[in-house]
Amino acid sequence: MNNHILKLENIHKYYFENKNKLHILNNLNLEIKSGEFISILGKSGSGKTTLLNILGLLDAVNSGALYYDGININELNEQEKNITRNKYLGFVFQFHYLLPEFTALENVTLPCFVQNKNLKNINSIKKRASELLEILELKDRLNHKPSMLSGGEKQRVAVARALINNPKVLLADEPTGNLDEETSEHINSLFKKINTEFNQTIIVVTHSSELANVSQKRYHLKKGALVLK
Ligand SMILES: Nc1ncnc2c1ncn2[C@@H]1O[C@H](COP(=O)(O)OP(=O)(O)OP(=O)(O)O)[C@@H](O)[C@H]1O
Repeated sequence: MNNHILKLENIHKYYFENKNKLHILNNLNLEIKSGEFISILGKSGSGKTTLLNILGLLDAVNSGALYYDGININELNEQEKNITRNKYLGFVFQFHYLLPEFTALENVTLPCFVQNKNLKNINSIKKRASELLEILELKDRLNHKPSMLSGGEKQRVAVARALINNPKVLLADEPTGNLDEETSEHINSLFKKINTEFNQTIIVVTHSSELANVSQKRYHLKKGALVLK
């Protein structure tokens, strides 16, 4: 058994536009160990979101293999993929997707309600949600609704929500894309903190070299493959 939490082998992904084949990912390989924090940079249209959707089991490859903990994702049915997604992955997007009628604390607990029909442990879920919000420096914002939070605060709530089910890998797509420079710097330092203090594996796709600079390994997506910088 290898110690890679995630492995991509000879991934190809293409789209057809009219009769033209657009080869987006072209023999892409990647290995990530538990606890690593990597960033993926690349110019617009280079395939970053396509790659993240594949890593998130939201899109399929045309050929090649994707393994989580040695499990070949190609061999799973849809239900098994859903279970793997819930067990392994937390997502943060450019937009926070918080529900406006719920407080910060309630928004963070929501994934547990979706997944878990037996909510006898609601108090422990709330406790974990408030601990996460405290780590993300939102201790005094637990009962605020999204309209009462700043952009950076909303994004930090979204990060806490992504972590509530203890995902093995946190996937983030342009998490600072909507934020100003100062707010982005704060989010960058929190990603670093989550990685170093909690050994959280993180994969972030970004245009921001500042965010890439807090990661341990910076890859560039070029001509459909990843180049380590
Ligand atoms: N469903 C699709 N059908 C056809 N082409 C697609 C489809 N989805 C994405 N593409 C094309 O694939 C390429 C890569 O798109 P992708 O969104 O992955 O790029 P990106 O690097 O994330 O770009 P950006 O930084 O602008 O968000 C683009 O040229 C896009 O137009």
